[in-house]
Amino acid sequence: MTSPVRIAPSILSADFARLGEEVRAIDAAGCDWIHVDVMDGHFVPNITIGPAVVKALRPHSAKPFDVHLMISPVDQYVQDFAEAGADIISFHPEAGPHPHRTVQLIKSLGKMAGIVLNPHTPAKMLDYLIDDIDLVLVMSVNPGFGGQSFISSQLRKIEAIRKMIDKTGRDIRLEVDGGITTQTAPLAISAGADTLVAGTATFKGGAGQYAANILALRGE
Ligand SMILES: O=C(CO)[C@H](O)[C@H](O)COP(=O)(O)O
Ligand SMILES: [Fe+2]
Repeated sequence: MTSPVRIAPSILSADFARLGEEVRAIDAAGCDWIHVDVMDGHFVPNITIGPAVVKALRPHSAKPFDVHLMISPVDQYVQDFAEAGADIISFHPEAGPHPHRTVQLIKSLGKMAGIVLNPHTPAKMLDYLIDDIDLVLVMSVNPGFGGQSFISSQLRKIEAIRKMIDKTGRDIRLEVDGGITTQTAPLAISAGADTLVAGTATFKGGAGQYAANILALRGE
């Protein structure tokens, strides 16, 4: 039996004036992880939130906080996010000179470590990291904003990474982020994704729709 796909709503599409309430609503609606997009206005052309907000949101859900760091440099903030309550900390290898050291830092804090690949970043980037990480996050949009369209060339990359992961024999999550809809979710799953980030598609229609939106993304 294949395991059900995990859904990680990106709170980038939530109502920022009511973030705690929104986190409780997606938790109650049956999401698996809470995806938190951290942007610095430097590595990506948008600014969002920092560790203080992660800390404030932490009591609102017991589900894993999946923190996607779009910041450079990254190392000096890892401990702050770990202490704020992140469970999974993912970063872009382009954000610093020593990605393997960043993986070691995240793991030393007892957190799951993820590598994020931008649309132009090849799967090969993972060659000497894959044995030490817990998650690969494939960006199916250029990072920085929600509500963009899925870049279908990433499907080939998801397929290639699925093969790399299976070859390791380790339990590494393959997550896809950006432009996930009820049309693109099945494509990403068929290519080998096991976890889908969905901002726009989860939060559309207001809180009364979140459970139905999540079920639809799972293909149920
Ligand atoms: O990392 C991100 C953007 O950089 C977001 O997680 C992503 O864009 C999700 O938003 P949507 O589902 O609306 O595409
Ligand atoms: Fe993200």
